[in-house]
Amino acid sequence: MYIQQIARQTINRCCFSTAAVNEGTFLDQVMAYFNKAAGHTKISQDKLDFYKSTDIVIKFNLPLVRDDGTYVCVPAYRAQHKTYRLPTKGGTRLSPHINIEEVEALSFLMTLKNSILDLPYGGAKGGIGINPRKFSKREIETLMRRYTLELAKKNFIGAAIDVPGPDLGTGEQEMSWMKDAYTKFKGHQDINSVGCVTGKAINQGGISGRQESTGMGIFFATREILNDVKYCQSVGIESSLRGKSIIIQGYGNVGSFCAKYMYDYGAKIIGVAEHDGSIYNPNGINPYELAAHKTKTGGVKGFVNAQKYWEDESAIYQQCDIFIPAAFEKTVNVNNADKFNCKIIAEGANGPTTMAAEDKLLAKGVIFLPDILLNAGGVTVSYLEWLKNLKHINPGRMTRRWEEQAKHRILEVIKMSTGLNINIKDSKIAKKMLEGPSETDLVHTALEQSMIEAVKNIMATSQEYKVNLRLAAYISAINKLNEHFEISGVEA
Ligand SMILES: NC(=O)C1=CN([C@@H]2O[C@H](COP(=O)(O)OP(=O)(O)OC[C@H]3O[C@@H](n4cnc5c(N)ncnc54)[C@H](OP(=O)(O)O)[C@@H]3O)[C@@H](O)[C@H]2O)C=CC1
Ligand SMILES: O=C(O)CCC(=O)C(=O)O
Repeated sequence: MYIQQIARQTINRCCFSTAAVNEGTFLDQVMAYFNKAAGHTKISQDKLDFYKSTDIVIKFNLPLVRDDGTYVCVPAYRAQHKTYRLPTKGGTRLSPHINIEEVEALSFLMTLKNSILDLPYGGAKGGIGINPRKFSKREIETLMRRYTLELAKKNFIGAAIDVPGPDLGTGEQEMSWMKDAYTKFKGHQDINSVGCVTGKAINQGGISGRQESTGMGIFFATREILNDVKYCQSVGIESSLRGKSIIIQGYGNVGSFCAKYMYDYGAKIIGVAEHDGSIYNPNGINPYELAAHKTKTGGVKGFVNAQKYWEDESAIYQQCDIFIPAAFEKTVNVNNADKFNCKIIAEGANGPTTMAAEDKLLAKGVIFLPDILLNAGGVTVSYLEWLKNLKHINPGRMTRRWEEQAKHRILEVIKMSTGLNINIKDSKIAKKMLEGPSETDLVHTALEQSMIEAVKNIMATSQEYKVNLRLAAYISAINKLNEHFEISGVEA
């Protein structure tokens, strides 16, 4: 068929940055974490090798006529790491650094992440090899539509096959173009065609709450871990997220929402690094003002409420309680590990820490909150969006009015039996109490519950195996994969 399956051995091994060359590729890093964690389980090597391997990865080229009339050929990728649960699920990125090994590594992380959150998906990841800042809106739309068409022709996309979501460099607009291209191509044959991607705009079948979900999930998970007083004592950090100073790298979707929720809760954002430099203010940066500044100017440079501005990433090395990498992989690597001055690294990005850097920082007592747990809120809400699309109805639409009426009836019974005269009209709290849940209410509370449960499970695994949270997250995911295949078998 059209599918071009590429053996890993033939891959041109390309690294993300020179800083990371000595440490192998991103895929090598993910494998290394997996192997280290697997060493704590009793699973045989042959099975582990199977769990590690990528089922399918494709690369193809997208032709584009640029706005100036020149022709270019843009590389595009999709990896489906494990197809044991269908559909496969994971983001779509626009990045000049993307290559086969990167999408393999990221799809591997998705298998583990989906497993930790008990989402019924195998892992996938893909994208297009461009720097979106150097392409016009028309050019990006053309590429997104052609990418979708090529995936559809190869049977690589669909609500039951593989469901891309947003990732680095993509958001509601790109996901909406993908949905539109797919439904125009296949909608007449596929009643669930709108569920072919998640992260769409709400008027295109998206769900309220997906946009903020990854940042919000990082907030919920970090808050829960830091509320565990016993855990914090055992690793030598002060409990509670309130009052903690925070530095963030990457003020895009993940970084900016995470900053807002942490700030609203009482943490202090003191530094932010972006593509155009980094800013610092020990007295605190208002994340809402910074988001408005970035929307207006495209970066952090010129933000008036900063005490310091550097042309490079210097802010990320300043002293703080929590550093949140929320841009790309290998931010914390063996070459710069010694420069970090934080107590906790809360991984918003996928794969931001290399193993050699982690070893150095663990020796100094730095605590890592691992990516596959922390940033899983995005795919969790994507799951809710996918369910909404399959059900063809907004969450709460059938029940909201009924719930409101039921609450009013209960209130009437309370009033009658107690003689209490509760005046609902004048009380905001009472009015809210009697409302049925909106879609946003349902999504936010489902996300909070999912993140709390995932944190509890990983904390319990960490205690059981006497390992740190990263190893616990990997062990938990590996054990779940193993339990699945023990029952299902692996052959056709
Ligand atoms: N979106 C999601 O739902 C999820 C994302 N993730 C991960 O989170 C990370 C960020 O993704 P997301 O927020 O969606 O991506 P975005 O593209 O929305 O944000 C990335 C941000 O990083 C900025 N950036 C670019 N270069 C640098 C640099 N050298 N230093 C600092 N910042 C820089 C970008 O600036 P500019 O745009 O101006 O180039 C952008 O603001 C990725 O690792 C992704 O895989 C993980 C789970 C889910
Ligand atoms: O929602 C999705 O499917 C994308 C999630 C993702 O790419 C990630 O968690 O890294």
